[in-house]
Amino acid sequence: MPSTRLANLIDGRLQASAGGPWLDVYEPATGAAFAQCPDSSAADVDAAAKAAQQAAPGWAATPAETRASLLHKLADLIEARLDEFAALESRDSGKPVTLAKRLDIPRAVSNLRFFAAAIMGWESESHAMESGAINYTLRRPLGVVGCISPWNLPLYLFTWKIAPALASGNTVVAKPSEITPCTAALLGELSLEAGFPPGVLNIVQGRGPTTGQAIIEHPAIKAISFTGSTRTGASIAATAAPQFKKVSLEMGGKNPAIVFADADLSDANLDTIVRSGFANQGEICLCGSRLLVQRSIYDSFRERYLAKVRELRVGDPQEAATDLGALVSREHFDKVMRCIAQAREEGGNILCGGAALKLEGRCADGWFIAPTVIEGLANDTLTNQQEIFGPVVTLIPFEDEAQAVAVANGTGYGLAASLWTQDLSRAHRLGAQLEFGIVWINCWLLRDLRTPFGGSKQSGLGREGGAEALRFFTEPRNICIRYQEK
Ligand SMILES: NC(=O)C1=CN([C@@H]2O[C@H](COP(=O)(O)OP(=O)(O)OC[C@H]3O[C@@H](n4cnc5c(N)ncnc54)[C@H](O)[C@@H]3O)[C@@H](O)[C@H]2O)C=CC1
Ligand SMILES: O=C(O)/C=C/C=C(\O)C(=O)O
Repeated sequence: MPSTRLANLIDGRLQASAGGPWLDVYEPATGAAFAQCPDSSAADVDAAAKAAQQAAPGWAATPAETRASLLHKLADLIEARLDEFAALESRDSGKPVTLAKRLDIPRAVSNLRFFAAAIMGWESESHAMESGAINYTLRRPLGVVGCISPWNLPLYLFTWKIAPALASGNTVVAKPSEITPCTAALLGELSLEAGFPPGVLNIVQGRGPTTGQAIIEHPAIKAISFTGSTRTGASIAATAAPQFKKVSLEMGGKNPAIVFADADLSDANLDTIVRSGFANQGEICLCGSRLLVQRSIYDSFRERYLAKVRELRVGDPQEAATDLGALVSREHFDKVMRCIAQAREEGGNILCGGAALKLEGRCADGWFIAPTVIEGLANDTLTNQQEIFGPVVTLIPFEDEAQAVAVANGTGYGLAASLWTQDLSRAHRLGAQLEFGIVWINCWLLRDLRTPFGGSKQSGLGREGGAEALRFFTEPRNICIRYQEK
């Protein structure tokens, strides 16, 4: 049995669950359990919500400067232990440690710093009336809010939620994924060192149907910020609606990457197109899993693209040369393998990959899948409609702009699209026509934290990022003052 047991953070104390069972936490690269986390009960969530409720008036009245400086302090403490956080994130999720060090942990630090700065620069509106009155808007924190994050970018998305919630004066009950609970637990310990008052940040570990559901149902929790699957998002929305809780839902995607014949297909750009499909083993909701290529360059593009995909090194996440690590869990590995089998059944032609990879040595029992590229499937096949969330990309040829837009938009999801063209007019035209919350032109995952982030259709409800997140976590109150008799 693993000896490391993660604690909950409730009311400023690290503590075990009041009776919930322990869950094994696995290292995907080896398939072995290395820690345990509690499957916290409704009683744990209730204790966290009560602590948060008690802390809420004091935290809301705390000057923004103080809230911001605590967030900066937490960011500094994480940054000072960057290597430790990156190693832990990699071990817990299967992602390459180089990626955790370059992307996940620095972004978590940036999230905290960004919202610490954003709250200091945030303005509320005023509206003057010619009749002799002025309105101004107060933005009050909601009180206690719930933040539920997934396993693919564990600390990155956990901080993306708690930072704006805390900055805008809310107290928080947060739950990371039970599949990757470790870095959030370490952040919890550092939040005590940073000096957050008891009850302001509570972290309750556990599974979705137990701990997560108790958070959604708790009457003291006024809003839920969630990232994860569309199915879970729908269930959260259904539970929250009759209680009139605010929800922000960031869910799945089936994103198109569209390559026109006039694109600048430099080596660097081709690398980005490959990365957009396979970064983090394809386990990013923004990954371009449908690669649409204009017919006139299809054959030559396919050869260059496949050559690059074949060069990707799947290996031990601890090794610096590894491009793709292990899939996050046995269950997810099985799901992605089933999707590949389904693509074959649908008549897909596997151009590369298409199989699990057996590594040697310490990773012999890990959950690795070769980067897989498939062609020959119509856009309305299950393979091209369902989110796979793994290292699997399909190639789809198109004739012209109209067809590219129709195929790109022909999905129930609406999260992100990327577009490769040197025609500026086309870029603007398609930017307006593509039904996605984010459209990247000649780039992918280029993030400015001030921009609205999120999707439409089955990809999401609401937007995160910048002022959108601060608006979500606050309630506007209009004050109208008449200063002149009519
Ligand atoms: N960002 C994204 O778009 C993500 C998409 N996915 C997709 O979802 C599929 C399934 O992955 P899962 O881990 O099962 O995702 P999930 O949506 O079940 O899990 C995400 C988070 O929600 C929590 N959760 C689950 N059920 C809940 C409930 N009833 N109430 C409250 N919280 C709940 C989980 O514990 C976790 O913290 C993946 O194969 C992938 O396709 C998964 C993770 C992230
Ligand atoms: O905010 C970002 O930069 C990325 C967010 C990614 C997700 O929400 C995801 O993969 O689930």
